[in-house]
Amino acid sequence: MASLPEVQTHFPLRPQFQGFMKPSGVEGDVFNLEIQGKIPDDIDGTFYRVMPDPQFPPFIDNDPWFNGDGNISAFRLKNGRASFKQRYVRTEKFTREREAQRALLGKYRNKYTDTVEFKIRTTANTNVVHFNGKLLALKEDAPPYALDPTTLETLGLYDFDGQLPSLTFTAHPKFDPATGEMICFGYEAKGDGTPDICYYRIAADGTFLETVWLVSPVVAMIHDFAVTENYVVFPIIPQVCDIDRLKAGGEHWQWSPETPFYVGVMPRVGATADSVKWFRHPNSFPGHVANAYEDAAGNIIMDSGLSKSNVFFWWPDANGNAPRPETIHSELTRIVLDPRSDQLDITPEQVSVLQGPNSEFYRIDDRFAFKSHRHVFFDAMDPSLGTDFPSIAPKLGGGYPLYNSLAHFDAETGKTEVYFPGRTHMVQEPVFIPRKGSVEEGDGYLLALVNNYDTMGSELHLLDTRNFAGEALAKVVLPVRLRHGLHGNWVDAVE
Ligand SMILES: C=Cc1ccc(O)c(OC)c1
Ligand SMILES: [Fe+2]
Repeated sequence: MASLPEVQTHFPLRPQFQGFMKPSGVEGDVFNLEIQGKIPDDIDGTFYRVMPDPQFPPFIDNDPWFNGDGNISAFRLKNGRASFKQRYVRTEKFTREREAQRALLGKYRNKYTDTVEFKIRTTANTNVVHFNGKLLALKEDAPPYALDPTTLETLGLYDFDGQLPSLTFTAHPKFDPATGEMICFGYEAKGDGTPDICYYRIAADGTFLETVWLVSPVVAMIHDFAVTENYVVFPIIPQVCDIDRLKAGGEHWQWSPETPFYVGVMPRVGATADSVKWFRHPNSFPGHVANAYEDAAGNIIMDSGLSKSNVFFWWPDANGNAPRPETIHSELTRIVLDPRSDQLDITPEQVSVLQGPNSEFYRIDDRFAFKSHRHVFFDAMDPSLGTDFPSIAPKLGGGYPLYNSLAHFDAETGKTEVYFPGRTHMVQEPVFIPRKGSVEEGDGYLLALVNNYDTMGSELHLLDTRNFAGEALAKVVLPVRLRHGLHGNWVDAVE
């Protein structure tokens, strides 16, 4: 156990703690937010999202953005009005550090660098989902924390009443729109450095339906995954973990240029340890999944981000090499896999770029999850749109990807429409809200948090998908700055 280093009273002079990324520590409520424009009356629900927001300055050097305490925002939209609530998840880390009035936890996912022994060291900072009447705050290194959806009060670490077999739980569970079933996995599921993957399905009422243990070809990050009607797909990021490096106080992850991009394919129901097939593609970085489905020929179609270089540039390779952040380019890419084939090397013919510009944080109309989808909504970066880079550059802070627009890709027409929020703005992950009474895929609204570097405040922009590239229907102006965050979801009031 590391000895207690000196207390830090200010955040380090590093880009990930400066400018828009300066931690805020804000919790609170705003009962009536300023609205420019009009929120349609058929919108009635809550947008939940989470950001890493360190409560105390870290004592370790160059702590990455991903290690901050999970702070959850809830935007309640109803009767054309908007209110806001924000609370930290009361993790064991958060609570014990608040008591001690200082950082106690060391490096990202390295318990050997902590100053005290934690039972659970998660920050719960990556996603927030609604399941069986609870909000679950998720990070892939631990079980969920459960929260009250109305008050955001932390109920506690949640092991599904003792049913959870895995030490870890993905930040990207998938929901079957027909049954409400939650499909999940954990990797490093038997502890740090273990190759074990635990796959599990949970009925909408919280009952575990099935658990399958399998072994990964490499101990590496499995961040997002894909589900179709009959299969699950595990894309493995070539960021590898080594227990001896952890014990020596090193990083959890190291980029491995020798490691292929593995894609595991397994039956969704009734699999055993040896049902999984590990397909391989040359070294690359799989990003977030938009959706996957099976076509008429029985092939799996998976649409997700794919980058040639290491998107997590703050975890370089063994020689310290990482791409410059400005050079990282992720494309919306379609991979076609035949689950019946034993030809495990993915050929170039199986991979096609749907949408070339640098993009990420893909979302669909979730009512069409696991089925053939037509519409994909996402964050995109197009420098030619007119962003005033010279004026905002000193305020951006660092360590997070920059996207200056929201985009809509139509897989039927192959066309993309773009919404540009403004010359001093960057966007965060959007959510799709269906229009009440409409069953047409993609008919509704897109809602996203937007960083305004002129005001150094946050805004919500609400778009009508029938007029995507036009003016926003409404801009909700927050009196606070919300750091760049990860994921969120829309929960309709009827749920
Ligand atoms: C975006 C991916 C991602 C992957 C792992 C993490 O621990 C994380 O923390 C915020 C984020
Ligand atoms: Fe993610």
